[in-house]
Amino acid sequence: MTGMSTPRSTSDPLSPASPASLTSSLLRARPYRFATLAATVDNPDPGHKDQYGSSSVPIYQTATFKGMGGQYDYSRSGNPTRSHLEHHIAKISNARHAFAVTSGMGALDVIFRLLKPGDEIIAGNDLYGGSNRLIGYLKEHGGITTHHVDTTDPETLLPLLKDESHKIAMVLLESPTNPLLQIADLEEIARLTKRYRPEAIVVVDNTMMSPYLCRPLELGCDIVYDSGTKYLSGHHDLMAGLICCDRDEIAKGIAFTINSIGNGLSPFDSFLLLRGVKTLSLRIDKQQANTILIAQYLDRLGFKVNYPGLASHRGKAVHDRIASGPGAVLSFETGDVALSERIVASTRLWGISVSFGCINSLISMPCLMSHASIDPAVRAARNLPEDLIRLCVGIEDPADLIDDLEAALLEAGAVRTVDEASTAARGERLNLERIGVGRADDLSKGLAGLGLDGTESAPGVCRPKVETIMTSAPGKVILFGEHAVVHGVTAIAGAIDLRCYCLAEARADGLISLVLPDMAYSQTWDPANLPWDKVAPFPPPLSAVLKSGPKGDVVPDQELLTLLANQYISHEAGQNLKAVQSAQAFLYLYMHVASVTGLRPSQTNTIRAGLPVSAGLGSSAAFSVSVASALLYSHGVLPVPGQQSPATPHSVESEHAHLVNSWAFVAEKVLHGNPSGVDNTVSSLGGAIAYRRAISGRQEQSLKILKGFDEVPFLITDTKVPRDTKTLVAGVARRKLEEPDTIIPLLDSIQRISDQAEQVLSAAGAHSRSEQVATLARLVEQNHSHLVSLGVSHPALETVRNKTRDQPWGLATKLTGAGGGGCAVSVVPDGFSNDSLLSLRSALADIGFETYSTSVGGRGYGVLVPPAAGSADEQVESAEGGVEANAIPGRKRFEEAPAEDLARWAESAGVWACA
Ligand SMILES: Nc1ncnc2c1ncn2[C@@H]1O[C@H](COP(=O)(O)OP(=O)(O)OP(=O)(O)O)[C@@H](O)[C@H]1O
Ligand SMILES: C[C@@](O)(CCO)CC(=O)[O-]
Repeated sequence: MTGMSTPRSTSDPLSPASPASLTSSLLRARPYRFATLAATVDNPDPGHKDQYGSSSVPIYQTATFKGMGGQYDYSRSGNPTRSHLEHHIAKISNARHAFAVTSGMGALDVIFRLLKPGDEIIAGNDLYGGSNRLIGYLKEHGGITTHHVDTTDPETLLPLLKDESHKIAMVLLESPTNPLLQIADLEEIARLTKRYRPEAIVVVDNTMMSPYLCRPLELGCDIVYDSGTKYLSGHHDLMAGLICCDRDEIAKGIAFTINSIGNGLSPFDSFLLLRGVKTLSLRIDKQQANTILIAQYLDRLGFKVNYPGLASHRGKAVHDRIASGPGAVLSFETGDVALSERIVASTRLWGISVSFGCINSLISMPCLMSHASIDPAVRAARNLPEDLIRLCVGIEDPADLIDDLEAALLEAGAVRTVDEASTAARGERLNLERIGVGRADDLSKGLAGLGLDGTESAPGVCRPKVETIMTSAPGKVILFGEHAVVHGVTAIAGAIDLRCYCLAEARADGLISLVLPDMAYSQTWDPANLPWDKVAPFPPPLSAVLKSGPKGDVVPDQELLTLLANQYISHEAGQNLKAVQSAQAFLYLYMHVASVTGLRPSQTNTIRAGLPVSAGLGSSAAFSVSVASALLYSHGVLPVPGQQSPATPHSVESEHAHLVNSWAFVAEKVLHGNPSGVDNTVSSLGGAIAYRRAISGRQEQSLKILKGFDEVPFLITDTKVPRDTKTLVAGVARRKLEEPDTIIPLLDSIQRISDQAEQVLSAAGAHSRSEQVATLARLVEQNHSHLVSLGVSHPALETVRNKTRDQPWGLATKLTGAGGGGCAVSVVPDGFSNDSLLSLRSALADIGFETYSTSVGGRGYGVLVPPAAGSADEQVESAEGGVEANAIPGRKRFEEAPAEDLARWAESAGVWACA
């Protein structure tokens, strides 16, 4: 169906009339301006009257039309709602014909079908990724080749236009280009094409501008198409493509294809688009005004901003001639891919999304998203910077948009505040300066600008040995021997399938960041300013420390820890002590690993717990192990599985797990004061262990791997009563000093319990299954009563014990971990039905407790194996929508996922190699 632009009804200004009617006739003769045209929908058939006088175009939701010889018969060929839309689009585009199809790419496909095998296209080299993909398909399946040229210079088309051996049948243009916002002189290119190739069709993708800002048919082009998904509809609630042209023979070909393949826009989407387009000029005016402010803001900060609204833009003069405004899309470069990723991930108001033209502001990295389908080598050849960030600005308050962007720039380490106090006190926008960065291969130059070039104040500042690494570590359940283990008694513990995750990402600005979303904490340090002179050197040889880690008897330096807490870790209002302790543990570990490797990798570490924190399930150990392992990978101490070794292993070497464990113990000591080491050991190594700590002059450390643990199911109940392991451990130690006659016999008795448990769990086959479980249940009861005597139970834990012991369940339960609240563990015997388990869990939930039915004895620390370069995993499948949305490795998603979804998210992220 062809939409025709209709002449507006005008009175004849030359007919005799009174002076008053003459004036009014002249006024009526004036053509409507764009906003009026867009807001006013006329009937394509001026003689037709809606039977009810409907003010808005009805949705003719019908596939067929009754009767013969009527205007419509089948909606594939034509539909009244679509006709209204097409007529309206033709009117606002000043075109003779308009067609509405199901997407912008659908529009291009219809246009390409005007070509024949052997035809050649000239196209820009900064073309939308989806168009490029279709061009690739045409080449392979249609024998149609494309020559990419720099369309910012019309002269570059001349050799092809003049050379008769090329069968140039189409010139495909975008202006401004997406995403570099380069300007093609549509008028001049159309003129040159007509001169040398009058038969060739000049096609323009006008999506960035819309007919409000640019009407390429008026500039001599032959076909213009728009993705109606963007500005024309404006709300990202439909997909559509619009094609406009003046030439009848072209219109005929287009109408034929649409009717043949049936991709005309549906009645409902036509209605929605017609509704959206009425506010086109209103929206673009606001979006453009916002964009100008944001472009100026980024420009002032020193970023390379691509936007034809800036005076410095190379193509501004041409753009101002062919269009009536710079539009609402800009892109800017940061100098570093990882930095750009962090900026994108750190925004809140700006939605990470492909596409543009919506009333809401969007942010994206074209090389990871809309242009990911273009081969990286081709992207490089076409000068598409990998670090490019595209902003598609919406109608929000510009101050909010700039605030959010500014927060992201600060968080990502792209800018820093200068004289913060005085500007903040005056209530002004923060005084910022850009942190000088180089491209990845230019890091030392960028750091030199900061005085961080590795030769002056910060020796060893470097890029991490691996760009992005994700590690994880499990929590644990202690079955027997908690607290007693601190005093040299054996503890029996196993890894559970709830884990903590650490994402370490390289930065190029020389800084280090710690982000703890669970504690609403984040902070960035310049390593040059950390108190390196206070880090006591490890006793030589350092090669031994590199190989085996610090010795177990290393005691953290309290003076350094206090200094870090007081002078380097921010204690802003609302920031809790736990976060400060975690930051202390992180910095302490970072500085000590650095003191051995001599490196100070610039990175952001984001840590999330998928297990309850401070509940007795070893969250601090899981935190310590995931951080220690991430640091060992980013310092290059540990080889990344799958990179150094050709195969993709699903496990890490046990030697590596032991090395991680010895470093994690350092962090665990920072968090816990005097931990036994059982938690970090089981978290690092996984499985189930009987562990006895070393006590100088009295006993060596002993570590036995227990088999048979994983066969016994356990129920864990979290009372949600907050407690603190450090305080509870210190309390037992104090009582041991004050009341040795009471406490020491209790510890001895717990040792006997652990010995029996170890025997039952290690001598597989020596005990029948029911004997094994019955013994464990008895020992659980005994151990718990000793823990009560040690003073570490809590009324909520006793409630759990009583409830689980009640009939019909009859389970043996004890506190696990440090007690004082937190979790209890119950032994679930064979034959305990699933229904019983469910009813018990719901009874516990009724009194406010959370339960986990977990397997025990599972995997130890793990590392997400990075996809091999060029592997299928690494390739992003499509250009717009779908899979590519996952291409941002997802610090934002990682930060924001609910804790209970983290495990599923991590498992779906790829292959994990685990201890
Ligand atoms: N996701 C996390 N983000 C930041 N810090 C964490 C996280 N998980 C654990 N921690 C640190 O570990 C501390 C929790 O240690 P705590 O010993 O109190 O609990 P737990 O290790 O879960 O219990 P237990 O030692 O009895 O098994 C927190 O206070 C915090 O400092
Ligand atoms: C209470 C304790 O025994 C276990 C905490 O999970 C402390 C420790 O072993 O470090």
